[in-house]
Amino acid sequence: MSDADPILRFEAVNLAFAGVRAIDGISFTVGRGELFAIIGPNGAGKTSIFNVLSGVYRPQSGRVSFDGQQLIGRRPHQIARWGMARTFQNVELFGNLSVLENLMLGRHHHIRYGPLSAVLWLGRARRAELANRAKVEEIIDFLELEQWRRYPVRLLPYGVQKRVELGRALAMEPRLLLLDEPVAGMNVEETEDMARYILDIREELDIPMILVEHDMGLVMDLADRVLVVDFGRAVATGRPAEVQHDPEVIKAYLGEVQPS
Ligand SMILES: Nc1ncnc2c1ncn2[C@@H]1O[C@H](COP(=O)(O)OP(=O)(O)OP(=O)(O)O)[C@@H](O)[C@H]1O
Repeated sequence: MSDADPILRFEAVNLAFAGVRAIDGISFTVGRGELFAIIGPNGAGKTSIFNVLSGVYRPQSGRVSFDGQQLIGRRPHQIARWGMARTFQNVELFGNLSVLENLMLGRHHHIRYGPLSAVLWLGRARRAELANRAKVEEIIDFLELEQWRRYPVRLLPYGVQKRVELGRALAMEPRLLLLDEPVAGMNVEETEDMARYILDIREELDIPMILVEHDMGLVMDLADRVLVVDFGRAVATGRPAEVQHDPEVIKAYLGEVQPS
C-alpha cells in the first residue's frame, strides 16, 4: 500500500542520546490514505520517531521528507503549518477552556488577518473567523462532541478529552496525522469509540495517519501496515497478519526463548 509517491519518506534516520541509540537506521514510507502503525516494547524508539517527525528532535543523520519537503532542521510550528498534526500520549489541552475554545486554538495557524483588522473587526477578519468557526463546528459534529462543546475540558471524562485532542489536531486540517497512543488508559467502550473515529477519519476525511499504540488488538484491526521497532531498529514491516507471525517480532515481544 506504500505507493510510488508517499506522503512521508523516513530514510536511514539515526538519533542517539549520550550513547543510547534511540533510532538506529530506521527507514519507512507512508502512503497517501494509509493507516500506518508503529509498535514495539517500552523504550524501543516510537516516541523518538514522532519527535523527529514533528521537529522536536534533530537526528544526527538521515532524511525525512513530507510531501516532497525536507523536514529535518525545520521548527515544530513550521512542520505543523505544513500540515502535520499530532496528538500526545498524555492529553495536552487547555483544561480551563471549553471544547469549542480548544478546537478554535487548533485553527490559529489558519488565521491570516493582521492584528489591526482583528481589532477593528474588518471584513477580512470577520470572514476568516466565520470560516474557522464553521470548520470547528464540522469537527464537533464529526466527533459527536455537541453535548460537551461549552464545558471546560478538565471536567470531561478522560475518553472525551482524548477525543477533543483528536479534534484539535483535525482542526488544523492536517495532511498527515500522528496519533500517539490514542487509546492509552481508555476503557473498552471508549477504545471502541476511538477506533471508529480513527476509521472514519481515514474513510471520510481521507487523511493518512501514523499510529503509535500498545493496544495490539487495535493495531491489528486498524492498520494497513505495521512497523515493529526494538532497541531503535526496525525489526519488521508488513501487513498486520504478516508481522504477527514474524519470529523476530515474537522474539522482540516475548524475549529469547530459553531452551529447557
Ligand atoms: N530526550 C532524551 N534524552 C535521553 N534519552 C532519550 C530521550 N528521548 C528518548 N531517549 C531514549 O531513547 C530510547 C527510545 O525512547 P522512546 O521514548 O522513543 O521509546 P518508546 O518506544 O516511545 O517507549 P514507550 O513505549 O515507553 O513510550 C530510550 O532508551 C529512551 O530512554
